Amino acid sequence: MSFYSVTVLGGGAWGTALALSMLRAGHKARLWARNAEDAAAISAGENPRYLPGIEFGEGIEATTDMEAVLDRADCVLAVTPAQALREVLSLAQGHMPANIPLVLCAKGIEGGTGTLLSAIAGEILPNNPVAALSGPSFASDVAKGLPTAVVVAAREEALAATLALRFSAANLRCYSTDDLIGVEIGGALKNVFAIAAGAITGAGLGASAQAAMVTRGFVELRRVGAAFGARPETLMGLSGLGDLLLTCSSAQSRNFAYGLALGRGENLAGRPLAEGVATAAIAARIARERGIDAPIIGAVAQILERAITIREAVAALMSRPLRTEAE
Ligand SMILES: NC(=O)C1=CN([C@@H]2O[C@H](COP(=O)(O)OP(=O)(O)OC[C@H]3O[C@@H](n4cnc5c(N)ncnc54)[C@H](O)[C@@H]3O)[C@@H](O)[C@H]2O)C=CC1
Ligand SMILES: O=C(CO)COP(=O)(O)O
Repeated sequence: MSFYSVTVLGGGAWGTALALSMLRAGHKARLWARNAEDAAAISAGENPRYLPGIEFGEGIEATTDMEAVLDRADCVLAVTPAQALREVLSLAQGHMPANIPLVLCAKGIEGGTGTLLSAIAGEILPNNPVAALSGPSFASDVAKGLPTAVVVAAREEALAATLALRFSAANLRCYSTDDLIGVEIGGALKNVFAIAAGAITGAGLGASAQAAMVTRGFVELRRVGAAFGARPETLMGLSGLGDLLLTCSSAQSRNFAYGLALGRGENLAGRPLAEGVATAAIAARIARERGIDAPIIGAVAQILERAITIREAVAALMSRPLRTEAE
């Protein structure tokens, strides 16, 4: 594949790992970070704040200058937290080359408004085709060059396929799909269940409860996905089931670790980013407003709001009216 200049917006764990991936795929990688110290460290070959202990060498050109980082970019990856996307794309507005693809790599839904990230991108950068990259991929694994597979989505199938081809490298296998909404929803909602999985472990509720929650959580994920028009087979794929399996089974997931601390009754202040906290609240509201049966999402939101305890949530979930599994 020909040389490509990729700009990453976001100097955290995933932005850095994806920039490295782009280098490995043979592209030029520039990165925008809001923090000058982080930008300097990344340019020098490490990101001690977000990827401690991983030295990746020089190669990523990191800066805090939005105009310079977007100059002559062929493609932009948006890799800040979901709740910061609107702000960061607004900073990019005016500097973004027209018609180049914008690839959303955050996993979330805008709190308060319930707007999907692709819709935010469409509002702020209407002249750039939108894509999304999602799937089971811990930043530290990808940064270390460990193998995984993700999916790249765009409404235009040919764009998704082109980006997947460009982004694939020896350790990153990129599938493609035209189901943009499905990929977005899968990535956003799995975080809510990862918090639940961590909480179950932390509260000592057992491996059986864990598997039951993941299975029934996946039913809710598909229900909410269907309401947004996501295709079931997308949610059965890497951004959905794949990421759910990863983050509901490993304390390497920050969402799982957040739930673990919650379940253990530990202090939650100052913890690393857990996107599922904001997503749980907005997903619970969306489910309520649209009449979607999503009791686990609702329970996670209420636990996070401190409206109920984990034990109360479990008791309420266990005493719901019995029904067939297919309902
Ligand atoms: N870390 C991981 O393993 C993966 C993360 N993701 C997703 O990528 C997104 C970003 O996650 P990470 O990079 O891991 O988070 P992080 O916490 O490691 O880094 C977040 C970065 O965004 C910056 N940031 C935060 N608020 C900002 C704002 N208002 N304006 C500008 N920059 C801001 C921070 O300074 C930091 O550089 C999340 O949606 C996450 O779900 C997706 C796949 C893997
Ligand atoms: O989405 C991820 C891996 O696919 C990362 O999960 P956490 O944000 O929970 O660490």
